[in-house]
Amino acid sequence: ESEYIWPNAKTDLLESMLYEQQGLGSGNSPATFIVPCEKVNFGTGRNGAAEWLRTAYHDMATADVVAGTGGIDASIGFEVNRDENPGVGFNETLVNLAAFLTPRSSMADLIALGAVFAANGCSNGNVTIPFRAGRVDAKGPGAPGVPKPEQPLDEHITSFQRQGFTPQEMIGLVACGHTLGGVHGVDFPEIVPVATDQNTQTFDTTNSGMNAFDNTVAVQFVNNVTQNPLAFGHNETTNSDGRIFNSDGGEVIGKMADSPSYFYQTCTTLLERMINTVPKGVTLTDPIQPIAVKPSKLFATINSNGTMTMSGSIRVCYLVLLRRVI
Ligand code: HEM
Repeated sequence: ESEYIWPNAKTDLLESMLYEQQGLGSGNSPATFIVPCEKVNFGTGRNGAAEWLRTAYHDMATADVVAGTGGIDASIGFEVNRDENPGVGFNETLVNLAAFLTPRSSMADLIALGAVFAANGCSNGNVTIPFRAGRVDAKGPGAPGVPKPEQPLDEHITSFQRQGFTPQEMIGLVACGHTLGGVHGVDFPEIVPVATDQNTQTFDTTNSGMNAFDNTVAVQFVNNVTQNPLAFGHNETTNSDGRIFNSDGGEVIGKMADSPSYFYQTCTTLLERMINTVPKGVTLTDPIQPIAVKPSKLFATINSNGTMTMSGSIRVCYLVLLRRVI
């Protein structure tokens, strides 16, 4: 990896979004919405981090890695009215993220960053996905292809293979997604009966705060706790999580249930691959590291007496500096 030299137009703004999540400068980062988990209330029965993670998956899920088309390219913005994308979550995620859209931060990079924040902010930092920049926004919709719960297992296997994931990785990726949020009766009345409060049936019992993103979804599946509406729902046809988690005889989901660290590690690896799935011709940067010494808001004023006044801020990251000294 090459040594960082300030300034770098490609990565400086995204570096701030990634590493200035709290305090001075934090207004520049979409993290202000969802880190820590549920920082902002998105409304009854809703979880902002879950919506952002689902948005990233639905943007990626139309990828065809052999053809080199689709992936994280913000084409979801043109696809929200498709029947494979029900729910207000997609539009609202895109509206939230669009506030951070600049020539130096594409919508596609922001969607990927949203997934990084969702997993990180809701796992108490246990899932920290390296972030690379350089995704390019699509100019129109991509092919359809987001998996639906009523599809049979073999179609899901084919669909994940098109997206670049093996049948075993499919199990992992679905568990890593369905540890957050749940199914909304307003959008899926055939799965969750419409009654109260947006009618959200969460995938597991840890759905808020710092441990929302944890292996409880796997533990409760293995223990037959009938919480997950896509595993134990009254409608057999839409129990896709059940079919997927059992598709290898329960091996992967069992390992995820047995070991929190295996769960976090699997999710870090698979979600990193998910956000780095990009169309042919797009090259991502090295993972963005915190810059040790970073100037910002610099001003040079020429005074009437001919002198010059420099002002602004310099951010110093002691940990990075210390690592260099040692
Ligand atoms: C066969 C594959 C999959 C199917 C059939 C599926 C289906 C669904 C359905 C029906 C919902 C309910 C949506 C709602 O009511 O708002 C949902 C929610 C969700 N899915 Fe998936 N999903 C799949 C894979 C994935 C993957 C791979 C991820 C991410 C890695 C993911 C992330 C999520 C998240 C975070 C939610 C919760 C959204 C919220 O609470 O607002 N899903 N999924």
